[in-house]
Amino acid sequence: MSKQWWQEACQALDESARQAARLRDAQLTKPAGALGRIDALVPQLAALQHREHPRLDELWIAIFAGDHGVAEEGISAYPQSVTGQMLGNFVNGGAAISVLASQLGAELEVIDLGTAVPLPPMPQVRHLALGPGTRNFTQASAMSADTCARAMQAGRDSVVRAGQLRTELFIGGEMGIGNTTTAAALACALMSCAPQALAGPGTGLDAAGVAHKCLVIERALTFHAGSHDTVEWMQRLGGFELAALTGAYIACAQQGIVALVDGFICSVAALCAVRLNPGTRDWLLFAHRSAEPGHAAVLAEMNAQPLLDLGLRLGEGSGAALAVPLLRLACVLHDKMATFEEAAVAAKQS
Ligand SMILES: Cc1cc2ncn([C@H]3O[C@H](COP(=O)(O)O)[C@@H](O)[C@H]3O)c2cc1C
Ligand SMILES: O=C(O)c1cccnc1
Repeated sequence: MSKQWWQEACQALDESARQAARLRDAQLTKPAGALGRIDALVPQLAALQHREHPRLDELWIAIFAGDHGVAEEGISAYPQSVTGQMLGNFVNGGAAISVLASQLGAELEVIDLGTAVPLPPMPQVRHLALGPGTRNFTQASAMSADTCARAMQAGRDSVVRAGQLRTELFIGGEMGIGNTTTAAALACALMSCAPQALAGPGTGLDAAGVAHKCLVIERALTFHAGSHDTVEWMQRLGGFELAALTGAYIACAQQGIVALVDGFICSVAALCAVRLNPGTRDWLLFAHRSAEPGHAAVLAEMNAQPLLDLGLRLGEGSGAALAVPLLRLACVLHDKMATFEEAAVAAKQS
């Protein structure tokens, strides 16, 4: 089979920019390493952006929405109609991510990949309609190979549009009732874990609800048992928005755009991306550890240390948006702090 676009090489990092940023950091008026992990962020961003003084002014947030056939198994605290209804809320400015995007001065793109309840066309939403949601993965493959490829391409297309606006940081968000079940199932398959280790309350299931969710995932894993590659697992378990995010993260790495990964669902998409194209890993920063219990294991699988740990469990890219001020301030400190020489402050002895 010929090479797929997602297997193509990722951009190289600029080690001399990393070194220049490190050298400057060592001259700033603070004890060496005193800003902890903040001190390590700027050299990493410098290597990724190929400049000693990285910038995060131009921000692109893309929300990918899709429904999940597995919702009919009663695995979410909310009805499936919420997915489509939230699309309107995103573009009308009322959703958490809409408020955050506006405050951050970010572009917000909303992509409808296919919802169960038919929606009136919304001019500010990009409707791709890959189908009325995925199929129930306890009984069938969530989607065809062609649909999975189209969803991945939708993610890539968004990154291409972001690149045209000279985006300096890409945030992917997701909306899809039932997608913590999909993400947990996919992570179980990729990491050979039991559902009990990765499934959690999502939007607010009680203990009995989580136990039922684990049984549903177990049934799906039995139905799909066998050895499958990462793309096959994505087709079998879904969902549209996870596949789009996977495509987006790989495209970011191929185009040289830093991606800031949000919560549990986005991190599972990131894991798919890293499995499909290991070079993607360098281009991913992880914003936070969500309250969803499986998130820590997925982060550990990628050796990822998230910036924040606030007990968030929203999705939409909201946790990534909340981490942006921290990253921006790290860049400002690097730009504006005085060196020991400039401030006439004595440097470390010997
Ligand atoms: C009003 C509302 C807004 C949301 N925004 C994101 N999610 C989040 O919750 C869903 C996943 O949880 P589960 O698997 O339990 O259904 C996803 O849509 C996710 O983005 C929301 C959920 C609701 C109800
Ligand atoms: O961590 C997440 O991404 C998450 C958790 C719960 C519900 N929605 C999203």
